[in-house]
Amino acid sequence: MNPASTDTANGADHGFSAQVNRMFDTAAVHTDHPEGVLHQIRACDNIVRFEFPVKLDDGSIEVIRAYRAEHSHHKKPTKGGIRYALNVNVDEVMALASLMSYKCAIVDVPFGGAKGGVCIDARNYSVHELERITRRYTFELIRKNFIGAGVDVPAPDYGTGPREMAWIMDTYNQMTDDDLNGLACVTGKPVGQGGVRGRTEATGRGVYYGIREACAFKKDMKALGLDTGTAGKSVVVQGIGNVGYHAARILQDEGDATIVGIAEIEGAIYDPSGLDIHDVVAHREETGSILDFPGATNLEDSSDALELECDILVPAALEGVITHENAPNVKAKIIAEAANGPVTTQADTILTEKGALVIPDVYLNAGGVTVSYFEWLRNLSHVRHGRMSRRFEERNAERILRAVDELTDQNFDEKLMEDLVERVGFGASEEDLVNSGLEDTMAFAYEEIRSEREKYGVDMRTAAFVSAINKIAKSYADMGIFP
Ligand SMILES: NC(=O)c1ccc[n+]([C@@H]2O[C@H](COP(=O)([O-])OP(=O)(O)OC[C@H]3O[C@@H](n4cnc5c(N)ncnc54)[C@H](O)[C@@H]3O)[C@@H](O)[C@H]2O)c1
Repeated sequence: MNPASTDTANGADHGFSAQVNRMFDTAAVHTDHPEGVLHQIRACDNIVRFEFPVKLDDGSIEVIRAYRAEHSHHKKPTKGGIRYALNVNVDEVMALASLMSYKCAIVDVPFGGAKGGVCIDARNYSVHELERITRRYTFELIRKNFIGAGVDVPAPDYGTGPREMAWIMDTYNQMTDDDLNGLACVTGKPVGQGGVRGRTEATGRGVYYGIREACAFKKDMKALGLDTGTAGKSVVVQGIGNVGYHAARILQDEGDATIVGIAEIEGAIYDPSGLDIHDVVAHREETGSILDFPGATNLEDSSDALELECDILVPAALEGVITHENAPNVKAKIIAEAANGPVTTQADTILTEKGALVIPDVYLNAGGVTVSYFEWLRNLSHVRHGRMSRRFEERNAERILRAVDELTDQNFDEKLMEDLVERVGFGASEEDLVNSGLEDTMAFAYEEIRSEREKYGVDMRTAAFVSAINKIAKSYADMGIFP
């Protein structure tokens, strides 16, 4: 069962969608949009549930259940990942699709929200079986008009990655006549198949930028009893898949933070003197487990890691892991929601009352969709981006230096030219461009949410929802309601 739906103290219904809607309602109080518009923003526009047969390697046939929800068509296409997990259900995809709509609005990415899910544990299938499942799922989406560059554009999520996105793209291109825009029917593809450099790590990198922004504010850090900056802060990460691994790696390598705890499906490890994320991943590859990492203490119950002593807790696995039961024991001062919905609404209240800073998912993991937007734009425009040659960079630098020379008394020389090439970053790689676009986006959105928080005296999540609601409501105000 979806753990988020089990947080039912006081007999209340706390399904994942109900929780997201409650967050929405809490924020809507601080806006003045007509009730009907608020209702339309909250509603899930379109959803399909289907089942299809797949032939397994041993010749047997398994029937697989799958979903795709398009939450909001106020902007098209809709956009959102595809999750492969056993506990996928209609409530979960609707909740995740709605979070995508709000997320896109927060970072000003002009998409509506969507989400897909296939009820499988990907670890139980061979690569050939996964390919057949992915292709058949895509075929069903095509038949139901739930995929296309201007319609609905999937991306990776829990249990899927660039490999699955390439299969989706290929199936779409084999089955449709959309020759011009076929590449843009899905994002998160391998770089050789129309993907952009930096997309794989984009969500984790965005998580780092978001945490860095939060840690930069003196007043907020003082209230938490912490110094500003990420350097030296102790971090516990739950889940070192795509999002968690890259977030941990960049927090360690670029943010100089110390990873003291790591939780995975097989258990957790703790070392207050620091765990090198690269070494832990190498150890897991070699032994099949993060447990028994040299110098670290094993925690047999993986969820105990959520209660470890640390400055920053990064839940990066699934929803509903911090509930009213364990929230009182969470010691972290900053809870950085890398996963979608890791903190239930009841737990959120407990953490906020304890004075912790919760950086909400709806902002913090928006790096993936931000860079997906760059990929989609690149696919539609059919532009190539590669690093410019060193000679080209030097010629550019030379031209600029000669111009500077003419305007000032400075003498043009080789050393100055080299400095300029390095500093200005001529011929910046695609990855540099992607990362700086992502960095700006995350910093700008944080500032926006923080100012809503100050304005209304609310927490960061409510402020993020206020920002999303206002932007989507403006869309409806501008375009009107059809017919
Ligand atoms: N991939 C993206 O670009 C993206 C974008 C936005 C949000 N997200 C969200 O981030 C979360 C993780 O997604 P991902 O793409 O990294 O998935 P992933 O499949 O790459 O990694 C998830 C990891 O969590 C681990 N895990 C599962 N249950 C666990 C548990 N109980 N304790 C500890 N570890 C556990 C898995 O073993 C796996 O290594 C999801 O909530 C997803 O919706 C992902």
